[in-house]
Amino acid sequence: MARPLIQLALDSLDVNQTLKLAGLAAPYVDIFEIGTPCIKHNGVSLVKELRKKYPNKLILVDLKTMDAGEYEATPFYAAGADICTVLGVSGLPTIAGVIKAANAHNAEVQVDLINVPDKIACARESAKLGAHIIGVHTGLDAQAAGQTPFADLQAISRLKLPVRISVAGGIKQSTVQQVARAGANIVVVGAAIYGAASPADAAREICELASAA
Ligand SMILES: O=C([C@H](O)CO)[C@H](O)[C@H](O)COP(=O)(O)O
Repeated sequence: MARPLIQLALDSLDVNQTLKLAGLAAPYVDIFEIGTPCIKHNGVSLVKELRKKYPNKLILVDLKTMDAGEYEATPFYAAGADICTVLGVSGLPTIAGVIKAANAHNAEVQVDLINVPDKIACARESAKLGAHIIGVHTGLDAQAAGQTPFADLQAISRLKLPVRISVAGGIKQSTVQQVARAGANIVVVGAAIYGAASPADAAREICELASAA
């Protein structure tokens, strides 16, 4: 089994810190995620900057789009995003709009199941629409309230949909192998890398653990 891709969540608002962290972790991660707070603060110019600096990395822009799917996502794909996210709770017309924008740019869409009441139905419908990735996600606030993504990951993985599965929500060294074995194709890591004393060492450890899962 191929190791899951490692996605680094760049969640700082500060561009210099973001670029510094990206540089430190670059040898060990496959996808740079421009996190939602970061993209709201810095906008499309940061996508262009990262694209120029890292032509061979995948870039995910965590738009968490809620409405106007095609209109909102189009400039981010045009700027070089490989993947944009849309919220599952936005509804099928919005998801379809982002898929249309992605297809026009030969790129991909991730549907984020954060706070979706019926995650199974949403994942099935999104896959039917042509979404490429389903994101099982326990957000930062839900994590603070003690929630984890593990049970949802197992439930979505069991569906065997023709999509890749991404998992996010406090993943760290001690849980990366668990989520890889549970069927995650993409493992998102934020705080466990950017909050570490050595982000480069933490990214390397996570990459090595994922490879050995
Ligand atoms: O998507 C995220 C969150 O909603 C803020 O935008 C995080 O980037 C994601 O949860 C990964 O970060 P960690 O949970 O700290 O690993």
